[in-house]
Amino acid sequence: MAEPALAFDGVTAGYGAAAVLDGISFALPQGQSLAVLGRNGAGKTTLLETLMGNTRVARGTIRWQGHDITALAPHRRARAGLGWVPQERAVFPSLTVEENLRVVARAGPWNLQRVYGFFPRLRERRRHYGNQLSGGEQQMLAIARALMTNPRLLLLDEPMEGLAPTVVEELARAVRALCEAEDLASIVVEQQPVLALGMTHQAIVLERGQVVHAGDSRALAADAALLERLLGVGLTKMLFN
Ligand SMILES: Nc1ncnc2c1ncn2[C@@H]1O[C@H](COP(=O)(O)OP(=O)(O)OP(=O)(O)O)[C@@H](O)[C@H]1O
Repeated sequence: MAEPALAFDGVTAGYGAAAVLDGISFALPQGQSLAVLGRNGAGKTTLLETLMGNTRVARGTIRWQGHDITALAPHRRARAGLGWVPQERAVFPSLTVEENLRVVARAGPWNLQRVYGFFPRLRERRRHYGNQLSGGEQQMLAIARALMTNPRLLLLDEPMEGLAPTVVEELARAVRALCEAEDLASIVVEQQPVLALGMTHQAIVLERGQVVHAGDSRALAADAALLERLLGVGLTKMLFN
């Protein structure tokens, strides 16, 4: 079988002496997208932090494109193609949209034209300053900036959080298209399971730092009883989404 893009094997990790992740294993095939789901405090953000090298790994290995990166320093992981869009958006307020994008650009398939293709609204706003953007536009810019660094794996931590429903729709369309991009793998941490499952190929559900479910996103989205059991997603929430 082909080497997965990313594989966690029995990873136990946390902050200081306390373990938050407890024996996490999963594999993400090349070019595919993964939803990381779980209730508050389940360890979703910690999983991303661990992938970026910001936690202490006590046991297990993390492999990226066939290389063991468990002990690699965070800046070297970024250089190896891991692109992180933090939960708090990191946009330069005194630069225009286009300057924000150009300043982080690295050579590769993602350039201004391709990024604007995914986010037409950013093309329209390209001369606006970072501090003149709405929350949704800032989030689009944060994702677009990560793309301009030409990552091979894009990590998105709750990209829709706190945004108005109309922007969520536009952003969700763009993220879904990114998740389909064959030259990019993506991991989406998202509080709204139905939304996340609708944009990804694979899903894992965490509970108290352990993987309690792993499988196809579409199959999980179609199984209301399982969703309810794993995440307490009631009918109201399903209808709302
Ligand atoms: N910097 C930190 N230092 C110590 N403990 C932390 C730190 N960050 C998170 N934790 C703890 O790790 C556990 C998992 O938190 P984490 O943020 O990974 O969960 P989450 O699933 O992303 O939650 P949420 O959906 O609420 O964002 C929690 O018990 C939290 O208190």
